[in-house]
Amino acid sequence: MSGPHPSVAAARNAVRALLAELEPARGVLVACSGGADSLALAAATAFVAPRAGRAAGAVVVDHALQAGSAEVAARAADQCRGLGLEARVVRVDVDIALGGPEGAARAARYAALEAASREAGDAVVLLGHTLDDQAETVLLRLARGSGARSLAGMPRRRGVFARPFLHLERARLREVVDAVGLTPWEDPTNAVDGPARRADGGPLPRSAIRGRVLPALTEALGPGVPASLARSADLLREDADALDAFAADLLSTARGEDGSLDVEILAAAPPAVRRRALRRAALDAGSPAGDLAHVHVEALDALVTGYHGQAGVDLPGGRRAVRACGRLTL
Ligand SMILES: Nc1ncnc2c1ncn2[C@@H]1O[C@H](COP(=O)(O)OP(=O)(O)OP(=O)(O)O)[C@@H](O)[C@H]1O
Repeated sequence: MSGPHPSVAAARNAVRALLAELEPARGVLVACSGGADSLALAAATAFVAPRAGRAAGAVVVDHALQAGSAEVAARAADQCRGLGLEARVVRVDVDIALGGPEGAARAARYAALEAASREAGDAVVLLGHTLDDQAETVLLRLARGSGARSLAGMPRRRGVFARPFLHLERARLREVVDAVGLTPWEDPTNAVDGPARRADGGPLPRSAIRGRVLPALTEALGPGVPASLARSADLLREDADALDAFAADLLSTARGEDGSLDVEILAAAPPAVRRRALRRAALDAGSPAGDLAHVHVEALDALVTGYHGQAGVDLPGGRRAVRACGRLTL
């Protein structure tokens, strides 16, 4: 008897490895868009979870932003049910005034998935991100000028979310859905020539990276480019973790009983560690992470190393940093 298709076996092994990391009684929910990657994830999970004694279900989020989205969601849920997963569709209200349609849809989707996890007794939500998604993320962030933490890409696990397919290529997951006989939905917004455009008429950044940049890099440098980019992300994640740990140490050494920071101690630290410590201090003081930008950290750093009597620095969230008597107060 022949075994499963090699890509089906690889997908199952990936899910099996992830389940083995979880607490014994914890269930899982597949976040399924109906696309090839998350349908492959549903298929692998439906096979592996019952054999590993885990409860497994699926959640499809309907963003209700495109005509026909309810049908796409219903179809994805039906395919998950056909695999043996209990599946439900959650319709969300996306406020596109918040961060544009893509960002607002993502925020609404993650909030809905977290709520579904809570309702399922803190189940782990499995996402279908692939090695190619990781490579695209790294390239996008590189092009925007990011630091190590951001170039570290998407983590395998964070909070209730897990990404068991981060080391598998998208092409392999396409083979999985073909082998299992599922019909994935092709999102037109993913196509580089698709209808979704930037304000200046160009393709959306991720679509351009996916449809033009990575294929060109792969043609020029060889087929290993996405895997190399993903490896860079893994290496940078280790670096960023180490730098964050040094920054936390620096902050606790520099902090006095009143919470203010000793400027001399900060100034003696390497810039990469000091800037991380200053960013952490601003977050601790209540500046929201999403609004705290590079310019704010630079301005805080100037209070430490380039002080010439300048006034304080205004930070997001109505906070203000001032320097007085060799101490920084946020
Ligand atoms: N509408 C949705 N409902 C539930 N989960 C979703 C939805 N959209 C995305 N996800 C989850 O997030 C992951 C990554 O989403 P992304 O938008 O990058 O992928 P996609 O292009 O929609 O399709 P695919 O399902 O092929 O990954 C998906 O694999 C899936 O696990």
